[in-house]
Amino acid sequence: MEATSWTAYAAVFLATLFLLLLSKYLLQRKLNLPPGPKPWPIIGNLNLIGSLPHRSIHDLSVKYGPIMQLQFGSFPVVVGSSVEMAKVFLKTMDIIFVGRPKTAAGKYTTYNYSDITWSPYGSYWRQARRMCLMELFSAKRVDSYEYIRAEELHSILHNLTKISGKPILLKDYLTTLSLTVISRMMLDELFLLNGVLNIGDSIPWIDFMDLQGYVKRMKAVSKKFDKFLEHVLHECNAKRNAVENYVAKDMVDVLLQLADDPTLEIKLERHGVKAFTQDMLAGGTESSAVTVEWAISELLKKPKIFKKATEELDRVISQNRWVQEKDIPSLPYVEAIAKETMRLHPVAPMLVPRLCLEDCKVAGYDIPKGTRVLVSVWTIGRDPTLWDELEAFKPERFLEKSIDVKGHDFELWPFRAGRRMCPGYSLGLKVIQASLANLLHGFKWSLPDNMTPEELNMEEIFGLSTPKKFPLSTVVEPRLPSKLYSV
Ligand code: HEM
Repeated sequence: MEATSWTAYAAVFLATLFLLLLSKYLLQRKLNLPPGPKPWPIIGNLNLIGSLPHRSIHDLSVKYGPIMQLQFGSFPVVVGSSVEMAKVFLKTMDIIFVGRPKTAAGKYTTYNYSDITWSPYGSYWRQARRMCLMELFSAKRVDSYEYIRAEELHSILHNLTKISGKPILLKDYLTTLSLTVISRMMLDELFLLNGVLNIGDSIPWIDFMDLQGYVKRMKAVSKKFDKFLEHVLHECNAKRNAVENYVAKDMVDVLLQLADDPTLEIKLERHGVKAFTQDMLAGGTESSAVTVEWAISELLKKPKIFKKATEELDRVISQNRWVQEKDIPSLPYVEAIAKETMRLHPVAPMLVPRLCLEDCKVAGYDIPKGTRVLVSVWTIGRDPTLWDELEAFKPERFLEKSIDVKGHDFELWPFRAGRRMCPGYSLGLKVIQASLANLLHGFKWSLPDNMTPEELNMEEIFGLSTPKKFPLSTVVEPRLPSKLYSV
């Protein structure tokens, strides 16, 4: 191509870009939006797509206040970062902020938004939530799986004794609670990709370039996952077809039964069953494994707290049995450790993004339809008006005041609140509390290679689950009678 045509193309491109930015700037000047770094979108965007955007957003919130507007590429993003604002977005005006923006992760890793997490607000998503409430996560169903959780947990506790005295990567054991190593590898990638700030989601006209290479990785992981899910569905169907009047035994059975139901308002297709199963796998493993890994890391840094927890366990449970789910309410200190971990290391520290579905006003500011909304849980967990010694790991604070984590008390809401609140919260909470309690009860923990607690690295990686940057390596030794560990 001749040099002149290149120059002409470049001139047209730059002129279009200029007009686009100018029109956006003028449009925004007309609106009454919250303070914060607004126009000159692309620049505003780039400094946030750093490695720890939740920390950058926290710093901006401290500077600009509890409601501010940012610009991620072509899209305005409103961030709420106080209990008051969280209540507005997720309680009083929840119905307006119940949408999810379209993202590459939703498109490429969840069968074109056919799962629950990335599905847009509408009848498909509402039906999915009804299925969660009535079928998948009803108290009866969750309780009926308690024996599976107990068996799997026991098998880990047994496996841990086999490598007693040698360094282990704790998270491998925690996630193997329900998955094989191969699906674990897929899940790590899936989680990372569902949490990334993909530039193309914010600046759609450069999406095709896939500048960070995320879309390519999303397509690859989703292909691998699809093979795995097809296999799971095939096995389940074979089991169902072999018996007349088969009674659903697990969540995939329930979903396959729902897919056969002719009375459903919207048919649940095969790819929908796969997408929901993937949500259950992803939600059911990574978030709880990461939370328990953070809790043990914090305790390794604070031997006094560790000791208090084991004293409580010895007193309430005694050394001749394991902790069961029904024991948890009698273990307030262990519960407080779980809460303090969720305050300091929240899963999805800025919320899974929501989408504003109609023009509205919040705190006197206009929020136009289509605005993306984040709530910085990270900032609320570090709000000096709510907590003292912000960065200190202090479970005692939860013994002093009773704070519920089920979406009622907005100081701490690991599962968020409102219509889009995590549907698996009761299961997630049980898994976290029971595994944490038994890991503390069953083992003495230490750091490998004479590492001191001060040397233990506590950096995180941004993502949907915000895991540790360096997985925790520890040494465990059994502390209960050996007969308890046998399978
Ligand atoms: C430690 C455990 C868990 C934590 C901390 C957690 C946290 C979250 C958070 C923060 C959200 C986003 C809510 C929002 O947008 O406001 C969410 C959504 C979701 N979670 Fe969980 N979760 C956990 C366990 C689970 C489990 C066990 C499952 C299923 C087996 C699950 C399935 C889901 C699904 C399907 C959604 C999407 C809901 C929707 O968009 O309507 N989660 N979770």
